[in-house]
Amino acid sequence: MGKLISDQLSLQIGQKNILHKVSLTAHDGELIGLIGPNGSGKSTWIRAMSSLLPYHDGKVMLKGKEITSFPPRDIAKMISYVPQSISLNFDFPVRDIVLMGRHAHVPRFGLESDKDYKIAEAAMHKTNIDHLANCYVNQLSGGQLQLVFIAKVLAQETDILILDEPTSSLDINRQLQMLELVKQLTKEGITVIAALHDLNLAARFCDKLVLLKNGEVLATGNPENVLTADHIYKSYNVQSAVRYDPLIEAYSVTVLTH
Ligand SMILES: Nc1ncnc2c1ncn2[C@@H]1O[C@H](COP(=O)(O)OP(=O)(O)OP(=O)(O)O)[C@@H](O)[C@H]1O
Repeated sequence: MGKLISDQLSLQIGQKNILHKVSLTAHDGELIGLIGPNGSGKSTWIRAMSSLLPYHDGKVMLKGKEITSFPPRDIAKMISYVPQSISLNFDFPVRDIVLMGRHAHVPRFGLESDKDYKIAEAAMHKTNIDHLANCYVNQLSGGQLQLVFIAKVLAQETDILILDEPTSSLDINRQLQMLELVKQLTKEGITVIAALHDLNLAARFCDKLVLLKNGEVLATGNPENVLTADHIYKSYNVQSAVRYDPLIEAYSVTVLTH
C-alpha cells in the first residue's frame, strides 16, 4: 500500500477545472517528480496532497486513511510542505524560523525543549546554513531563504516531504546539493514529492516522474518511460532529443526547437 495516494483527484477553483482525475502512489523512500509546463497544475496538486486545498472528486489517502479525516496537527506530524515562493511579512532570525518546524511536536502552551533546539541545529547543518542561524530572514537572498525553509521542514521530522520547486532559486552547485540531500533522505525511508522544472535534474534524481498537461496526467513511470521526445512534444510543444548520458548515468533532454 502507498504511503500517500492521490486517487483520481479532481479539483476546481471557482468554475474552472484545474485538475482532472490525477493519480499517483508514493511509497516509502521514493522521490517522485511532478513535471509539466507552466500552469499544468503541479502546485495545485501539491497543495491538494498537502491538505491545503479541498478537492471535489476522488481522494487523497494518507497512510491508509483519507487525508480529510486527520486533524491539521496530525497531518503536520506526517507531511511537511514547502511552497514555491515564500514571502514573509515578519522578520525573525533564521534559527527561530527553523525552530517553527517543531511546532506540531511542542505541547500546546509549552516551550521548545533542548531536543527541539538540537533538531533545529541539525537541520541547519544538513542544509549548510549554520552560518546564517543568527541572520534575520529579510536580509537573505531568495536561495538562502529556500534553504531556510527546507531546514524548517527537516526540523518538522515528517516522513513525507512535499516540495514545490525546491531548486528554483538555487545556483547549480546548491541545486545539486539540494537534490543529493533529498535523495539521502529517501534512503532513510522518507517519501518526497517535488515539482521540478529542470527535466535533467528530474531524470537524474527521481525514481518516478508524473508528467502533467492541462491538469491531466499525460505519462507516469520511471524517467526513461516518461521523458520521451513524443511526451515532451505533447506536453511542452517543443522538439527535443532524449539520450542516456553515461557520465551521470541518467537520461538527459536537449531542447531543439520550439
Ligand atoms: N486561485 C486560483 N484561481 C483561479 N485559477 C487558479 C488559481 N490558482 C491556480 N489557478 C490556475 O490553475 C492552473 C494550474 O496552476 P498551477 O499553479 O497549479 O500550475 P503549475 O503547473 O504549478 O504552474 P507553474 O509551473 O507556472 O508554477 C493555472 O491555469 C492557474 O491559472
